Amino acid sequence: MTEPGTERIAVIGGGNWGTTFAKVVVDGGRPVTLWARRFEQAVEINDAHRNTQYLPGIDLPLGLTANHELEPVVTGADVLFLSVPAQAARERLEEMRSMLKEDAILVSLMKGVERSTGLRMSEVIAEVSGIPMERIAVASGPNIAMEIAREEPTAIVVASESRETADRVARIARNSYLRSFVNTDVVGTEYGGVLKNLIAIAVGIVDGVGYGENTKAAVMTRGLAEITQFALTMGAQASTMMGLAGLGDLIATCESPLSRNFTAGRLLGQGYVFEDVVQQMEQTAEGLRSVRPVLDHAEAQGIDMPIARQIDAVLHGRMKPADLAPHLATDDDTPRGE
Ligand SMILES: NC(=O)c1ccc[n+]([C@@H]2O[C@H](COP(=O)([O-])OP(=O)(O)OC[C@H]3O[C@@H](n4cnc5c(N)ncnc54)[C@H](O)[C@@H]3O)[C@@H](O)[C@H]2O)c1
Ligand SMILES: O=P(O)(O)OC[C@H](O)CO
Repeated sequence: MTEPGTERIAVIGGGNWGTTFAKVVVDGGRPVTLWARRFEQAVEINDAHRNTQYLPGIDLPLGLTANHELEPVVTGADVLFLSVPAQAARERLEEMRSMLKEDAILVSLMKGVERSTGLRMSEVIAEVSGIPMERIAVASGPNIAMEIAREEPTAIVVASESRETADRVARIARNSYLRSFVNTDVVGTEYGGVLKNLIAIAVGIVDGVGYGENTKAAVMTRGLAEITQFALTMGAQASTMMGLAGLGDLIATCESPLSRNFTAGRLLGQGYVFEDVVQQMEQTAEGLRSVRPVLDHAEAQGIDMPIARQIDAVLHGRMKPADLAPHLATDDDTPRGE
């Protein structure tokens, strides 16, 4: 295993988050090679130190170089951060598998679940790469990419079943504007990032309909209760859901007009149908594809997720967006505790 502090670092995915995250690592003092899907994008990053499509106006550091070919980026890399849409992760990992160093560490930056299997990204990584869970990590938290690219301070949580791996990754993923915390609750850290996207869609829907702050606060608060119950049943720790990866990210995503999940929800609330929303979104809104697999898990575990169910109904045209919030009050008229 390469000495800590000397690892070769790669980021797979040159979108909004992959590029920002690569900048974070370089600004922390470590060079990064980034795999960008398009040739022109790699050229722009190398020559102009910009990624105009995803980070307009942001100057990228010189220590960030890009390549549109996967092999030179993956081969020899000690720590690889994955930041492609969750539905594309399996295919990219299959391509990467034979190129990976024997002792490579893989870190998911993604906040979706695989729709066809319901698996979390760390589970997909383990299944496809064969890498043991002790060398897999996930990183999550209130991390709106554009704010971080502007070097506005925030924090991230790195989780791995191995505390040593989490520490090692956290030392790479930090700088003067990003503070890293660690834990060993992979399930909670990963589900925090996935589930807050669903609530951000719901908050976006009620915002798009025109409801005000009370309604949004009610959806966020009941949403937190709902996703916490789900995550705990799936094996998460309560403290994780109350931390940066749970509550912290929920607040950031539900409140930010930069959030793609919130934006997708707002478009639904304004009356656009699912297909139109997908077409209008130029970047990945993971929550749209995670609702169904989360509900499948919930149904299998006997967990009621009224907000997630209503998002699913809006997405499939079974419920008017304006009815989402009122249903919070009318679904069940038996007085009960929060
Ligand atoms: N943007 C953020 O603020 C942010 C923050 C934290 C986590 N994330 C998570 O990071 C992941 C990536 O999001 P993003 O914001 O970078 O998305 P994005 O839409 O900005 O970029 C996605 C990137 O993946 C590439 N891509 C698309 N389809 C692909 C495929 N089939 N194979 C390989 N590459 C493909 C695109 O070319 C693009 O470079 C998501 O899971 C998201 O939830 C995003
Ligand atoms: O733009 P969103 O909705 O994908 O959210 C981005 C990050 O997950 C916020 O932490």
